[in-house]
Amino acid sequence: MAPRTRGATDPGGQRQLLSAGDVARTVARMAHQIIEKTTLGSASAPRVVLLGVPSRGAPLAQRLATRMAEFSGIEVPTGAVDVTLYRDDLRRKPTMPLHETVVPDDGIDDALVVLVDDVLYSGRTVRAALDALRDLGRPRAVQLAVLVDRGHRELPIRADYVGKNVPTATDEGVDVLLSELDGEDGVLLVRRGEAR
Ligand SMILES: O=P(O)(O)OC[C@H]1O[C@H](OP(=O)(O)OP(=O)(O)O)[C@H](O)[C@@H]1O
Ligand SMILES: O=c1cc[nH]c(=O)[nH]1
Repeated sequence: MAPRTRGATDPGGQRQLLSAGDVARTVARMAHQIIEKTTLGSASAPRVVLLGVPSRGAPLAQRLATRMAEFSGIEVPTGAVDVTLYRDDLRRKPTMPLHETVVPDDGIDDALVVLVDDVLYSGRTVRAALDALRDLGRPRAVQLAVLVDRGHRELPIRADYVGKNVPTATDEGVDVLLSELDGEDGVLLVRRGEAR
């Protein structure tokens, strides 16, 4: 892929919001924030579990856990929660492939679950994730970490940890690229051509 300049819009209508280095720094900052807010490592800290929402929330959760282990010395269990069957638009969309749900060995009962996703938009994916969690156990509390909050919420949902707030128009999209799935890291603002 051609190199991109942050902030510049290319002829295809794409603008780089975060470079690979920015993504790494943002993930590191979020890891510090999660350690601080969950009081990880303190005597009274709850058991913290990171659960990523596929596709890109899952590798993001792994990256956060890696950083948190580096910064705190504590290994935080991670997993993934597939929300596909809990979506409220399931019947409106073409058939969607299922992703794996992976629950850490000790489960999520009484744990502080941090849901991790790449983009927060309408909030409907997070609502579906909360429904999916109900079938996995009863966490003590649930928090939300997103790499990008692009606004336009349709439900009363907010994130506890936000890598970057990006004001967007409804005919724009935010594409998060992660090397695990996309071969490179970055965040792009793209023109989708139609408002949803
Ligand atoms: O707040 P929302 O309006 O629900 O949008 C956010 C969701 O949209 C994207 O997922 P998408 O459904 O495109 O699937 P993907 O993760 O496989 O790209 C993104 O990864 C979030 O999960
Ligand atoms: O722009 C958007 C909206 C929802 N989900 C994304 O990944 N990007």
